[in-house]
Amino acid sequence: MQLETVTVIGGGAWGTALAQAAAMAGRQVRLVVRHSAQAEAINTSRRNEAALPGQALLAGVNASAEFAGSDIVILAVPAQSTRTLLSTIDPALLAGRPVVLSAKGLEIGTLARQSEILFDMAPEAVPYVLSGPSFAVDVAAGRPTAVTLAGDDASATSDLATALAGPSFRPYAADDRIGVEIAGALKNVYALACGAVEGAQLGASARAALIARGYAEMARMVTAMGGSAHTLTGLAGLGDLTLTCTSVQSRNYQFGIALGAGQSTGAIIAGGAKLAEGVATAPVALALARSLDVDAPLIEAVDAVVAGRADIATIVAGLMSRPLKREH
Ligand SMILES: NC(=O)C1=CN([C@@H]2O[C@H](COP(=O)(O)OP(=O)(O)OC[C@H]3O[C@@H](n4cnc5c(N)ncnc54)[C@H](OP(=O)(O)O)[C@@H]3O)[C@@H](O)[C@H]2O)C=CC1
Ligand SMILES: O=C(CO)COP(=O)(O)O
Repeated sequence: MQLETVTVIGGGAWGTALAQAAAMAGRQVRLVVRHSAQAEAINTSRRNEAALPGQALLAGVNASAEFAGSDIVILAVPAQSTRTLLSTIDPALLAGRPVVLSAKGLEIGTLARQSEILFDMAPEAVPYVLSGPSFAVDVAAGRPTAVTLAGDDASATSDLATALAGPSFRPYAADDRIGVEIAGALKNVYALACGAVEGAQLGASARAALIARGYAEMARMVTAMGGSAHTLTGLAGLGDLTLTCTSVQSRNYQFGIALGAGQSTGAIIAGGAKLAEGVATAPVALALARSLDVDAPLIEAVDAVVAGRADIATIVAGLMSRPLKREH
């Protein structure tokens, strides 16, 4: 299959970074943004200043407000916008094409993973999931980054990974779409929790415990959903959990710090917080855990804090007084 041209839909930080990565890989890239004035500004200045301030874009990236189809399509809008975005695209333009899902979240209302949304809206598209430890600023600047690219056909996934790989962007091919999608969505929920630990000054030991117990909870969720816990040993699991749960660069971690400092979700959002996917995903993950009968005390705790039903001190006391149990 021809894998020369790439369309990235989503003019935010991640869409712009992935467009840049694909251009570094030698592909001809169209970056689809919402407004034509935005596209013109990007093409003239060779920057997407609102999304990635100061980052020059390679000549291979051209912005447009129109989607016209290409060999590879990458979706990079927030998880809650994917369905709306797809409703504006003729599914015939995606039929038989690799469509790479790069948003990290579960859909409110339907509890759907990104590839389930794609299946609803464009059933003949070929789904791939890209996830892993990768801040947009690092990818766009050409700093070394490795991610997981999961698809159903091993050979086609390897070909796609090769088409997107560049000197500083290294996709590892994998086959567990479910595991990768759940890992990407849940790490944002645990990043909120770890940020809250920092904001409430509960200490580095508590944060490390949260990461380890979050990993265990994630494994229960992935297994219950039909994915493989083994996937979590890789970039999309351990890799992204480590990055997002320890770095103040993470928007989810930053949001968590504000929660831990006692601010409400409404106040943080009203204060202009950047996108933190874990806020929308926490209640969805909780509903999913309950529907699957998975024990998920950390997701439950984050949901309660995000929704303003409990303060951090009460949550910590509750978690620490759970009955003692065997670790595995
Ligand atoms: N930033 C990062 O480092 C990484 C992000 N991701 C994931 O990528 C996804 C997107 O994040 P990111 O790019 O950082 O977020 P941003 O907030 O930077 O950008 C989101 C972009 O999506 C656009 N958008 C929203 N809804 C629609 C729609 N219906 N149609 C067209 N465009 C739309 C927004 O346009 P407008 O501004 O006009 O609303 C905006 O340009 C998230 O799921 C995130 O978890 C994954 C890895 C790394
Ligand atoms: O997913 C990311 C890095 O892998 C980005 O994390 P944040 O959305 O929390 O900034």
